[in-house]
Amino acid sequence: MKIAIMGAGSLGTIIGAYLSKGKKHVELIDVNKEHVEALNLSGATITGTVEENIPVRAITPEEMDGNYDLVLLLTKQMFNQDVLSNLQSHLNDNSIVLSLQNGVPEDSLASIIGKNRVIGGSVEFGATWVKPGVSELTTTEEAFKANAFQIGELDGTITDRIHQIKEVLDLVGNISISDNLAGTKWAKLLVNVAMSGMSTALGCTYGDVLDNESAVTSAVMLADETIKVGQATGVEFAELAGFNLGIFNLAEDKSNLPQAIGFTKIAFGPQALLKPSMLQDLEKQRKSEIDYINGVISSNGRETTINTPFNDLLVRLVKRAEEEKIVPNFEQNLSYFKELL
Ligand SMILES: NC(=O)C1=CN([C@@H]2O[C@H](COP(=O)(O)OP(=O)(O)OC[C@H]3O[C@@H](n4cnc5c(N)ncnc54)[C@H](OP(=O)(O)O)[C@@H]3O)[C@@H](O)[C@H]2O)C=CC1
Ligand SMILES: CC(C)(CO)C(=O)C(=O)O
Repeated sequence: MKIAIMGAGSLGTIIGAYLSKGKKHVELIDVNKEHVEALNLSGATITGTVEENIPVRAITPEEMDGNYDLVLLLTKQMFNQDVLSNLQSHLNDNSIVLSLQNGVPEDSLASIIGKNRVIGGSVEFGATWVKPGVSELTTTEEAFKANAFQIGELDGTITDRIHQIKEVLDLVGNISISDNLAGTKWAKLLVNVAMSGMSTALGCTYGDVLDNESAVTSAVMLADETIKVGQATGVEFAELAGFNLGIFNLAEDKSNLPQAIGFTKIAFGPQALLKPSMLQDLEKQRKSEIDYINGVISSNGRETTINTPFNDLLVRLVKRAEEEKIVPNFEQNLSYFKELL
């Protein structure tokens, strides 16, 4: 099986390294030439909660040759159209593209390369690109190995190919197969909307959000909007690490808000040091995936006539930071959320 890691950035460097260590025929593909050179010359270095150096083969997209059986899509969603157009001529009828991107890109991917070629997944660990050749694992090794990804077919059927891909990805960490991919992707989306969204809008870590009552309450309001919009579009939310996310479905009188806040502090406390990939993009003065995370709740909210004031505000604040090329100021942006509460 010939495997491509399309986008060997924060996550791709680590995933590509572990698949290479497992002696798979894998190519790490990235536009960053300096990174590609460093990977080939010195191997992929993983720092953070583990320290490893693993020899890998890396190439730029222009160097792609022949067809891939499995492509792990690990570029950011805003580049999907370009990345897939480039990839098309390296796919055959049986090639599989597994999107591990946050958000819910699967339908859009299927419209470009065909439904039968797409499967989806959610990544349950965090990583930060450090410098050419080096990426940092930001989740504990134990949590990463125990629960690395969930993957599934678009229609939830459990197929032979899903089992085959699980076997390959088990080289990275433990993989679960989902029979409810939409529910799995929306459960991860909820985490990204609430915790990653709030951390990005305030320019801080998960821990800073949890430590501030207005910030953590706003994160719960973002989660509540996600549940209501998701359910209105027919999503049955999957459990997240054994937790039922229904706790975020706030009653009209908000009587269950304290329980939802308490749950948030307990569930995300162990990830206090996490800095979301969207905030990493703002720090690099780049556009983030905000349109594909909180923006999905706002746009689906408009279609289902559900009000999403917290997500709408958050999208505006992050887009402003993108335009001004700044990292958001905690106190200043928190004041806008306080006005909404
Ligand atoms: N980082 C994390 O902790 C997590 C990320 N995710 C998701 O995984 C996906 C990848 O995230 P992440 O690893 O952080 O992203 P990164 O930006 O770190 O990595 C993407 C890599 O792809 C490269 N790239 C850009 N355009 C192309 C192209 N046309 N062809 C090939 N390579 C290209 C980028 O190069 P350059 O930088 O030079 O543009 C970069 O090295 C995102 O959808 C994110 O939401 C999910 C869970 C956790
Ligand atoms: C690792 C995690 C959950 C942190 O927000 C993530 O998905 C991201 O950074 O995009």
